[in-house]
Amino acid sequence: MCILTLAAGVLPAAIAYVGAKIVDAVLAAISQPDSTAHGTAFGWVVVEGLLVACMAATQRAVTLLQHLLRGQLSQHVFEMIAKKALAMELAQFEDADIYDKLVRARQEAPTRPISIIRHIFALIQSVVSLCTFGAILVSFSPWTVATLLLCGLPAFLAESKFSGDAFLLHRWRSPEGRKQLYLENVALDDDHVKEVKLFGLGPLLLKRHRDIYSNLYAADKKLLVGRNTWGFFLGLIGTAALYSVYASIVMAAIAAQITLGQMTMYLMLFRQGQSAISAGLAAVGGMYEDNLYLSILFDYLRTPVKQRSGADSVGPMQDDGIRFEKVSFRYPGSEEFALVDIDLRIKPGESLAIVGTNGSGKSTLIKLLTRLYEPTSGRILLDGLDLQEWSESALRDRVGVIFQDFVHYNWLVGENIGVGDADYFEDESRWREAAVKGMAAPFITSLPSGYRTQLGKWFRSGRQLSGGQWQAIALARAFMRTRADILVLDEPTSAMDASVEADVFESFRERSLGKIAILISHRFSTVRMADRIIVVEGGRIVERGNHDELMRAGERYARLFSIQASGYR
Ligand SMILES: Nc1ncnc2c1ncn2[C@@H]1O[C@H](COP(=O)(O)OP(=O)(O)OP(=O)(O)O)[C@@H](O)[C@H]1O
Repeated sequence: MCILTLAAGVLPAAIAYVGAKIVDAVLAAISQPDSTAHGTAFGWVVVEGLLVACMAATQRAVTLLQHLLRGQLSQHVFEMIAKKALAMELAQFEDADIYDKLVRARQEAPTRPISIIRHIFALIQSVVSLCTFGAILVSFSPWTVATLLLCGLPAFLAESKFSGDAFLLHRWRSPEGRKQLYLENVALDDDHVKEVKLFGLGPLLLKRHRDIYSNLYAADKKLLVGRNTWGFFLGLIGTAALYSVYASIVMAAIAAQITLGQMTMYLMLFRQGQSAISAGLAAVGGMYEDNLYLSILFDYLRTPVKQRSGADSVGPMQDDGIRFEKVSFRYPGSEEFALVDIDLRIKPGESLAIVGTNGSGKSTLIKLLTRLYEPTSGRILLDGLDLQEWSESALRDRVGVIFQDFVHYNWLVGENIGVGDADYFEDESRWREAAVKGMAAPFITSLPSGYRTQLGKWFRSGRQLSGGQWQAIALARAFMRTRADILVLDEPTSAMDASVEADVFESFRERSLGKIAILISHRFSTVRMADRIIVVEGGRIVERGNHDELMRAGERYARLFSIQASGYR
């Protein structure tokens, strides 16, 4: 690109120079018909033809390289963005500022990086062209060069000012743009379409979208009108300059100070010089916007990521199980504690059920246990080793967890199970084993393509599953990780009917013998089967024991159990 850009910068001047030689050779041939001037004129025409061909080849090659580079660059930038995102902690994703940068960096990744390259090279080409034009024009008159540059100055200043304004405008509109994008997602995304239709949200979404658009449009219009009006009037200065220089060149030709060939060359160079200035200005304007993107991209890439310190893969007290020691936790940016002073021991082979009202902190407990967040104070030990000391992969191998909002991947049924263990993602025999354990096998085998049935709406012939069927898939996913000795189910069975849930939990318990099984459920018929139950309220453990003990105690658990049981009588 560098070599081609330099060539593209120099060639126009060379073509203009040869053009002058042609005119002069033609005039010489007319005045001396018998001389060799015919041959000379013909020779210069051939040279110009070759130069024009070179110019065309250069332009083609630049376009080709830009297209090739565009794909490579956008892939590269996408990977940079993705690697950073994968290294970030969950809490950072929940930080609106960081997430905003991530979304914006991703949005423009396919087009903006190549536009940066294009603008830089366009500017270099304009400067090279101007230097070569200047070098030739200066031999006619240094004033011509000075006029060319000076006439470009007002337009340059105006362009800088308006580009600066555009830059500020972009900054200002970014949160508004994000709101607009969200509305577009809600209105058009297949996940939202049911509610949007049934609640008649369409007109409301469109109105909000239009209101934001009108606001942004007014600001855009003001900027564009200013930019173009000033551009036109300042452009007139350029035209006036062109014709004054034109006049002086014509006068010089009449006075025989320069040849006719030189006259055409100088005029061509001056005109092209003005075009080079316009192209350079456009590049500078574009670079302001590129700069905005770069600042967002680099801000995002510079986001500090906490290095997980742990490298250990075994604890000092094997078979010690899990211990929560005075664990308290507050979500980043939140004033209130979601968990307070949690002390809890879960021994290997034990099944533990966690119950509590909505928002009491049950899922948060699991998020800390799976190290998605770090405790604000206190510590969690696995086999006597602080969770923070465990290596990422060792911990991942030990814990299998399914959250209530597990992901419905638009992949094959088998792959939806396979995600439970990325190392065996495509291992069909593992899918089958896990499906049997998760009690999903019967319905999967009744599907037309069995484990190879495509799910979701994104791809052709994708099938829809019921809520309960999806949950069976999610359960099977939990059983993919055969090495895991801690299995956690955070309400993934709520869409199953009560008898199926009870069966599932019974089988879950049998299959997790010798392992730690943790279950969150609002169904007491299932909860009662656990070896031990804890009741969480306002982020604290308020009761613990097995079903019989808690019923005898007659406190919160007994009360909640009776309320639910009376509903079935
Ligand atoms: N990502 C988050 N950022 C800030 N606060 C959160 C976040 N997730 C949960 N909370 C808050 O933490 C508290 C505990 O939430 P948690 O999800 O643990 O409740 P839960 O007991 O699992 O509830 P449910 O039974 O409804 O699933 C709630 O007050 C909730 O608003």
